[in-house]
Amino acid sequence: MGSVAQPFKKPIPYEFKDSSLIDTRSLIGGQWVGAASGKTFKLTDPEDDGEICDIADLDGEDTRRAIEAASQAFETYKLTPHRERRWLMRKWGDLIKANREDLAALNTLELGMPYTESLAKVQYAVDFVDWFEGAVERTFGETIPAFRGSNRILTIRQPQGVVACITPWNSPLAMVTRKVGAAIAAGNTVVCKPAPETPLCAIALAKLFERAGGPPGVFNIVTTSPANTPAVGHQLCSHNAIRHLSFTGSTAVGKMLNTECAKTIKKTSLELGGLAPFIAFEDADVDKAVAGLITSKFRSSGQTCVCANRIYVHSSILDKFADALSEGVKKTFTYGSVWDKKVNFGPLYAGKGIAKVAAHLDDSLKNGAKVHSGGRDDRAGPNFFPPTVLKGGRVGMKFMEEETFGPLAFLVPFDTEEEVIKMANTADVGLAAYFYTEDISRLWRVSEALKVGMVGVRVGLVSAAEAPFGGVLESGLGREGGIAALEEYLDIKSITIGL
Ligand SMILES: NC(=O)c1ccc[n+]([C@@H]2O[C@H](COP(=O)([O-])OP(=O)(O)OC[C@H]3O[C@@H](n4cnc5c(N)ncnc54)[C@H](O)[C@@H]3O)[C@@H](O)[C@H]2O)c1
Ligand SMILES: N[C@@H](CC=O)C(=O)O
Repeated sequence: MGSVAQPFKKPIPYEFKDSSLIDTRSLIGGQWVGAASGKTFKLTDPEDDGEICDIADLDGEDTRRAIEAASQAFETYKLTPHRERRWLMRKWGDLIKANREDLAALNTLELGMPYTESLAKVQYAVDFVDWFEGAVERTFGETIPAFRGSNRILTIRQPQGVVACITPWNSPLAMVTRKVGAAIAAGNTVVCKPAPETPLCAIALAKLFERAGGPPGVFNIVTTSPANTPAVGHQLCSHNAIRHLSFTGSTAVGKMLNTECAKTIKKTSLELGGLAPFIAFEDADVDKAVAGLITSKFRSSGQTCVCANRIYVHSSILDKFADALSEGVKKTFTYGSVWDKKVNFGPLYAGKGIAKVAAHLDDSLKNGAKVHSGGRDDRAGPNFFPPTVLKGGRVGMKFMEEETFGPLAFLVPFDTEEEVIKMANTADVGLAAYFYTEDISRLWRVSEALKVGMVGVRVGLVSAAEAPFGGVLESGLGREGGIAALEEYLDIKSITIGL
């Protein structure tokens, strides 16, 4: 990638093929607008903390306008034939694919993710659009035998109205397509509030949606700073026209928004935090288990809600496992500029990520854990933390109770299946879990026993557009993707007909 003419305040080593995808404004009712107050906030690059650009800082009042535009658009959009919505999804998906490099560059710029990994994220994002395209025409109703012989009962599925989509910084493309795509495919209109850290990807996706022929007001974007976020959130949770809030983010914020939405009885889909257990049983194929753990633990530098957090390794294979993991990490990852195509491990998202990782590391070391490989090293940038393997993890340490959201692999020994299931199931959250065994009976037993929404058996990646994604307990409510992808965004209406 050569040096370039710059659309941003800081130079980046990438030349956009279509710089009209870049915008710093919000989208309300088909108009690209700034905040009515004229305010903006600064967007910074997590790789070096450099300033990228100023983004429109919308407030509660601007958000109300976006909700009203979406509400008005719903009145006509809800009548769009299913096949037309299918074509819209197809066109949007095709445009995302055609602009994959620019979208990957935006993902790299605002998230600090290596460019090669960002390309894979564009694919993951468009997988949802493709999946919803296939689902649009299959939102069937049923006919139901009635107790009263003279009646006939049938059901239809109808869009709900305006859906608020609040997305996190750690997945700026796929979390938008997973929520907005499903809601719109089902016939709803949307107000999307991307994370203040990563608005450019959401904006570019909305531009492509417009180009695909998406009608004005169907997909609205409200960009906002952390300071204005509570006011925007309040408007999204309290306005009567919003009938569904779809949120991905932390459990603490999810609980708060859910409480606020209860006052106007909104449906909520909540994809919240995890604390994923990863179990390597004594009969595991160690090489495969290590490869799976590297994927699960270190994907996005450890910053996903489904990353392994509590890694239980049978005592009989612990030393071999730790050595193989350290060796695997060394062979797998290359560090350097996130724009270098050979680099596949990037920085953490800024200061708050580093602080949490450092706190978990210090707490474990103070309580007897030992670094097996890696450890603090900021030579590749102020927000860089290398993949680190630790032995001696145990109950009571911070990482056993809260997500590290970073690349620390704490290995915790165990001796029996019963003991490890009990430890895995002690958390208040239950999103994903992974385990490795070669025993078919154990495969079923353990899959059924784990209190989570998603289990990976002999795989380190469970995220896919075709698989239902979501958690149990305090990891959230509802499922995204999968066969019932659009169900989440449709209401069932029964119609009883007397003959
Ligand atoms: N289950 C999932 O699918 C999933 C996916 C990604 C991230 N996460 C979780 O998200 C967390 C990391 O993201 P984060 O720190 O940005 O989470 P966060 O909850 O602080 O932020 C998520 C989103 O909520 C918004 N937000 C925050 N306060 C709000 C308020 N008062 N009103 C309205 N919106 C508000 C943020 O601006 C952002 O858009 C981790 O705990 C991770 O596990 C979960
Ligand atoms: N983006 C992640 C989820 C949360 O971080 C995924 O879909 O796997």
